Amino acid sequence: MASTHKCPRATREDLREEEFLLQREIGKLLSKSLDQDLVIREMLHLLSELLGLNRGRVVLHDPGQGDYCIQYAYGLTREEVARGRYAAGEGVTGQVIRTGEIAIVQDIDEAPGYLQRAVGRDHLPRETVSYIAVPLLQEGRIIGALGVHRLRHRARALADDLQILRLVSTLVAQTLRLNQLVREQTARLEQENQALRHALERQAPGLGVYGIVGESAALHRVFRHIEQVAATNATVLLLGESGTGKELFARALHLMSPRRDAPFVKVNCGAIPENLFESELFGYEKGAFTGANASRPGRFEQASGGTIFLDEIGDLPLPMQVKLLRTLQERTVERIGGRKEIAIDVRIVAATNLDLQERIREGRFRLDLYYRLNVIPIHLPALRDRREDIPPLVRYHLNQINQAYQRNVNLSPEALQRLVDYPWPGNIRQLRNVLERLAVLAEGTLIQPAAVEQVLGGEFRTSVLESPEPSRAASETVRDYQLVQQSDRERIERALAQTRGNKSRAAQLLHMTLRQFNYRMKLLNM
Ligand SMILES: Nc1ncnc2c1ncn2[C@@H]1O[C@H](COP(=O)(O)OP(=O)(O)OP(=O)(O)O)[C@@H](O)[C@H]1O
Repeated sequence: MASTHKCPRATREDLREEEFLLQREIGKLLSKSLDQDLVIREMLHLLSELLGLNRGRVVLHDPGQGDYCIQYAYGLTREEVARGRYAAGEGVTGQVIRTGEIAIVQDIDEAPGYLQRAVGRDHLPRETVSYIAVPLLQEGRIIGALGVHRLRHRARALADDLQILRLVSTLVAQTLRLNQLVREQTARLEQENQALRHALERQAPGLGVYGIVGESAALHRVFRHIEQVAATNATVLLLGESGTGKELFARALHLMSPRRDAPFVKVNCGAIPENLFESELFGYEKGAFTGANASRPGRFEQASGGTIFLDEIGDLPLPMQVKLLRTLQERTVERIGGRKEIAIDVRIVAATNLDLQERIREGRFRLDLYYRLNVIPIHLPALRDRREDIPPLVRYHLNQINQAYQRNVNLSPEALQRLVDYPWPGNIRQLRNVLERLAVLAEGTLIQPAAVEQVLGGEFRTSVLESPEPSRAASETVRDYQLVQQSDRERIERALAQTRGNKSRAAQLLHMTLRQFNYRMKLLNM
């Protein structure tokens, strides 16, 4: 026979089931969220809904007031929560916080220590109401208490409720601790982040920030000029020999401009075959020509909102110059096979290493296009005209090369001097190639002048400085410097000679894998 105090078998299983359900729900809750407000409130809710442990409250230290207050509650009104303040040792909750011992008040009407402060008696059921408070512990330290109301005469055994409350109090304390750690770590990272940002901002308007290295007044002048025009939409024409950093400055200009978050699109006007130029730049509609299976936007449209960099503009074929001029004048493009004009919002930056005025005299460049492009011309000085930039450039590039090749080579002061004295017809690109060769070929870690001379001896040698027409000679020398690399056989032979027959190093020198290198040799019957 079942009595009011002993529960029947089926009911006991139901009670166990409720407990399991509570544990499963809390487990799900913890795996879903780290948000302590949500997790703790929901735990108090589950205690009430599933186990009848009602009006749960989490009492924690209030750093503002110095005592303890209810910080999370379920089933309490706002006023009741506000009334729930206790000094350590005050009332039942205060005692739990002082001693760290669990308190069980069997009947709140009979316990003189129970304050009835937060919830008045008339808001509770008429039956005998118990109050249980368990301490919240973090690494042995008492940080607060978890308290609940419970009807004294009910099916669930008090011991079972106590066990559940111990478990939930551990989880509450753990959730609070985790949140505190995350807050501390986030604050530390934010602080570090801010310190780094400040350090970056304090750096002189940094050439280095854009990968531009140099200390010469000439380079600083160019940089300041770029900075000045970056905020505007004016077309910029970058002029200078090959390898002087035109592309680097074009990218810096884009990054300094309000368009920095939109695309930077580079078009190498010298490398696109004439018959593809129009579709590449202006795009095409589906069916515009055989093979146009889908519409495609051109480079101008791709650069929308950003910057288009027209590199090697001097090499643009004349018919294309006309089309480009129209786009620049009208600020619209028309896709091949398209019927409508598409307005474009792009910043134009063009560059060339050719003497455009000479090309105009020769009838190879249109004067009207020149005027459109030459709004803000910026000249990049040749490396031989700013030799003081050579040592920092060597440091910067050698450092990068060492990292890329996993080497640790350096130059002796005399070796560096040889590099400073060299005329550098191929400018910084050539300097970088020479440094790469030196690093790959180096026997020890300190490169000596003899090694520099050997590598420079293999470079194309025309003394630009001896030429009666420096600017023209400079650009021609540059072209020769590029031509030297054309023949594969010659390059392979030279690389092998330089590495004294070491194929792996020769392949490295030519940026090839050993397999590619061997394959080329085989093709050339070498
Ligand atoms: N001031 C600089 N500081 C560091 N590296 C530089 C600097 N100027 C150029 N370089 C490096 O030199 C190489 C050539 O630069 P870039 O391609 O910008 O030259 P360019 O003038 O556009 O050449 P080209 O006319 O042949 O296209 C790149 O590797 C670039 O990073």
